[in-house]
Amino acid sequence: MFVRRVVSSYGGVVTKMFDSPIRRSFTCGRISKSYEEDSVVLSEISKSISSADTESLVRMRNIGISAHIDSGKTTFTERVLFYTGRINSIHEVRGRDKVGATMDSMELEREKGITIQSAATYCNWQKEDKNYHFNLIDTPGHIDFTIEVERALRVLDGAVLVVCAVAGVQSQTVTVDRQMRRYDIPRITFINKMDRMGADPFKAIDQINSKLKIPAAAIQVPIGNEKDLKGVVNIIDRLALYNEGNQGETLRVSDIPPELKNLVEEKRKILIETLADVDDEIAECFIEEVDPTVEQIKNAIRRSTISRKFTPVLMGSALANTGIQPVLDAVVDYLPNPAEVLNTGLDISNNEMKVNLVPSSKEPFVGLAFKLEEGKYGQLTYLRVYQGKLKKGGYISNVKDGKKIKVARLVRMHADDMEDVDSIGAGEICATFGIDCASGDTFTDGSLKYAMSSMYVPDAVVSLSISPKTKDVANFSKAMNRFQKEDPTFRVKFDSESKETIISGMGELHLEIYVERMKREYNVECSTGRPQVSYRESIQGSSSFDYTHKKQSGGAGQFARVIGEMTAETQPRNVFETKVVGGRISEKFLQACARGFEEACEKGPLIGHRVIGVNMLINDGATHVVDSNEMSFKTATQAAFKQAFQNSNPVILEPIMNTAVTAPAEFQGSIISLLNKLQAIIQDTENSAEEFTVTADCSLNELFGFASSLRAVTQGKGEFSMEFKEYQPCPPQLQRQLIEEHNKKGKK
Ligand SMILES: Nc1nc2c(ncn2[C@@H]2O[C@H](COP(=O)(O)OP(=O)(O)OP(=O)(O)O)[C@@H](O)[C@H]2O)c(=O)[nH]1
Repeated sequence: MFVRRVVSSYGGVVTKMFDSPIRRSFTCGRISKSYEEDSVVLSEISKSISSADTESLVRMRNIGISAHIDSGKTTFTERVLFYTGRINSIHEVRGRDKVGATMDSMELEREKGITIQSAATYCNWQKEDKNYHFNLIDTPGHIDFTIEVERALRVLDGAVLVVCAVAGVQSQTVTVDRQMRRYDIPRITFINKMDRMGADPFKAIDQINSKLKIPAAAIQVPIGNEKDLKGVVNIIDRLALYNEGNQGETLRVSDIPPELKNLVEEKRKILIETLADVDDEIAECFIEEVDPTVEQIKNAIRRSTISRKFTPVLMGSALANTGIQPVLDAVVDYLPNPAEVLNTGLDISNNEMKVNLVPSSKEPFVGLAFKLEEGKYGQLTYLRVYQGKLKKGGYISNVKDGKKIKVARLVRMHADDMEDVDSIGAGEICATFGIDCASGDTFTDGSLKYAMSSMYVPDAVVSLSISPKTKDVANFSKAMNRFQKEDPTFRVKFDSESKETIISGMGELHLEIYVERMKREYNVECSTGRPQVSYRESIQGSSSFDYTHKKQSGGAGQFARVIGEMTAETQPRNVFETKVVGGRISEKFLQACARGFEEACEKGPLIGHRVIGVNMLINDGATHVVDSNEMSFKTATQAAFKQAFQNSNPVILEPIMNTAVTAPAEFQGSIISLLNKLQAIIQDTENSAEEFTVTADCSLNELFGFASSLRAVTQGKGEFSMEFKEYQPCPPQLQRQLIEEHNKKGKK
């Protein structure tokens, strides 16, 4: 039998028959399908949902707030909570009152003024005498905490994309856009910071169209600008909305100011034209030259937003309390309720058949644990309920191991506060205590064996050695275990050669935050080594191998012979194949060979970093009747791997980062020369009246210390962000140096 095992870069191993499709990281869930197909299935599903369930689902929205760093997500969310009556007063990010925004509840977040963990909350919004329930997740903007965005988007039905009115579409906006596409998330866009000098919402809209390549059009125009921003005109029903009162809590509706009438008509025309490109009904109106009604426009925006063909753009200023309430109306009007999004699972009791989940309380419970957190009262597990009901005191079962667990406590989260509830229905987000699981586990009532796809976990690119300064090893390991469990992008391993604990993650800031949390939350001060790049090892050629492992002198003998080929894979994954005929190596021993291969891939022969892009085929070998055992075959495979790897033109790969630098235009020259010095490849530059942005590909190795060099050449006015792009072979000289250093370390 031909067997092919794929060791994905996420660490999991998938074994499949040779000619059957290989399971990739996403096999189900909500990954880039056409919404038309979904809507047919959804209309069938809706027939089986009771009218009581439907009534509650249509009033529910699960939304995320995502954006580039510092666009104002947390400030925006604070207003949402205030206007919906969830909190009594507004506190600013890094505000003078030193309280900090509600959703940045971690002490470190408040000090640094950045969001580190996504925070969930809920609120109720009244629209046209109907009450809507929002579950809301505020996510971090910094790329180092990108896993928080991934897991939030995995379980949300829609999002508000916040874009800065001055900076427009920034590097992280593009990343967030990609993440939204990965999970098929419809979004409305809010252009924030309209009170700032140089605010230009229409330029930002052009950038959404051109850079994010999603048709976007304004549904509002601003009244006044910069410091004189007073409100917005809703161009669909041609009404002016003024925020009044101390904190903009009163919304006064009035006629359009005469000086804005032309602009409103011009932008309304653009809105209809853009909709005509993505919606049949508006296209028809457009061809027949009839003005669509307000109802028709709103319906078309809803249809095209939910089908991810369009994003309506609203504008305002969170800090100046302007234009927030219309965004809440737009969430109701244009983002889907849970019954309008198709969610699927795999029935593992039935050959992993794809099954549609039905958001009905009558169905057996299915939920996904998407986030774990150490709370005040023990481990908190965030769950999204996809079908059925979760009841306090009831039992649920983890599909992974079938373990039955009692739901002792059920809560709705409000930042770090919580409210106890007795049950949670389909479509909702909640949290429970005392459930031992990993993030991404699926739970059911025990009658079903459905598994939902997990989220995308990016590879770690930076690592450093860490050790506690004191002898408090117990607390050190406790913290390490907890952080690892909570954050799949944070990895810990013990290097047996250097006898050091190595932590790795998404960037320097990511690791710095954990070192700081260790001190604050566990009272363990640590010393750390210099941040190191997480290299990968691979091959560029191929070779055959014939390796015999033999120890037959005295005691129990060992014998294994493996013959085959090593070749390079085109994808950054590792594949192990066997094609042995005549039973020369038994299936049991071949499985031991597979384990040997997996272990060999974990620690590459060149410098001990993970191997990617290698295919190892064993197509022949020999077994000794008495002396062969699993251990011998595992050892033989590892040795053969090492030998073949060295003979296949081995290379060390280094992470290349997509780097974006923004600074006042006067620093353009110095930034470009700084990037040139780092051997960066400039991809794009963009100039506005005051600012200049350059994007470049640069090796991570060169980027250590970039923050201080940038500060030095821009008088502290430059900002940069970077994101992993790909692995590329490092320069031969660096490869030689790394191997030398590694060998020296090994000899010590
Ligand atoms: N002028 C102006 N400043 C704003 C506005 N909204 C937010 N800010 C400021 O922008 C800074 C960043 O705001 P946050 O709300 O923390 O932004 P964020 O997107 O949540 O930040 P991260 O989660 O760390 O990426 C803070 O200093 C806010 O006061 C706005 O509408 N106008």
